[in-house]
Amino acid sequence: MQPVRSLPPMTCDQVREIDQVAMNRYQMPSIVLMENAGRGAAEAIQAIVPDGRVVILCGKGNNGGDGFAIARHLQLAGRGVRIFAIANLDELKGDAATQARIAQASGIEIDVPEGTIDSALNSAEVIVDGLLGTGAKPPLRGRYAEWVESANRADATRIALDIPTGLDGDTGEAGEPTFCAHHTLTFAASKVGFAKANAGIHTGDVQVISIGVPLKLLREFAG
Ligand SMILES: NC(=O)C1=CN([C@@H]2O[C@H](COP(=O)(O)OP(=O)(O)OC[C@H]3O[C@@H](n4cnc5c(N)ncnc54)[C@H](O)[C@@H]3O)[C@@H](O)[C@H]2O)[C@@H](O)CC1
Ligand SMILES: [K+]
Repeated sequence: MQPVRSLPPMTCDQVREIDQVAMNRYQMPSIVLMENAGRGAAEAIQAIVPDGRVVILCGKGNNGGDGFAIARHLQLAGRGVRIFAIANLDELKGDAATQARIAQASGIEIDVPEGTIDSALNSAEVIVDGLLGTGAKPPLRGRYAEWVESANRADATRIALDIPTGLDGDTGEAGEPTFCAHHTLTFAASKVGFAKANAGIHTGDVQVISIGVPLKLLREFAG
C-alpha cells in the first residue's frame, strides 16, 4: 500500500526527519513505525517469492529490528524463517531489542554465527538484507562485509530492506562490497541516491513500503 504515490525521493536525513516528526508531533511510538515497516515488507516478500525458506540477516540497529519483525510475520504466513544476527540479542538497544526479544519468544531460529554462513545461505530461496539502513557509515566493517559477500555469492532471490547494505542512499555510490539486491523494499519514500550513479545495479526493482505515518505529514514533505 502506498499512501502518497507522488512522494518524491528523499535523502536519508529527510526520511529520518519524517520518523522524528511522526514520533514527536504525531505521537506515533517508534515501535509502531517499525511494526508497520516489518509487516508491509513481509507482505511484499510474500508477493515477490511466495514459497521457500527465508534467511534474514539482521544488523545491530533498527534496520535489523525491521528484519526481526519481518521474520515473525513470515512465520505467521507459514514460511520457514531463520535469522542470522550480527550481535548477541543482549547487545541490541531500543526497538531492535524489543523486536528481537519478540522473535526469540516466538520460537524463531536465531543464530549469531562466528564462522561462515555460506552453506546456510545456499539452502535459502530468499535472503533478506536487514544489515544496515539509513544509519550506515561507510565503509562496511567486520562481519557486515563478510555477510554481504556471502549473500552475493548465493543462488537466492536477494531482497534489501530500505537500502542495500554498502550503497550510499544519498549519492548512489556503491562501496566494496555492496549487497546486490534483486528487489529493494524502501521505507516511507524512495531514496535520492537510487536514481544516481549505477545504483540500480544494486537496488534492483524498488518498492516503497508505507510505515503508516499520516497523509498530512507526508504532504508536508511532498513539497
Ligand atoms: N522510527 C524509525 O526511525 C524507523 C526506522 N526504520 C529502520 O531503521 C533504519 C535506521 O536504523 P538505525 O538508525 O538504527 O541505523 P542502521 O540500522 O542503519 O545502522 C546502525 C548500526 O549500524 C552500525 N554501523 C553503521 N555503519 C556501519 C558500518 N559501515 N559497518 C558496520 N557497522 C556499521 C552502527 O554502529 C549502528 O549499530 C532505517 O533504515 C529503517 O530500516 C524503520 O523501522 C521505520 C521506522
Ligand atoms: K539493508
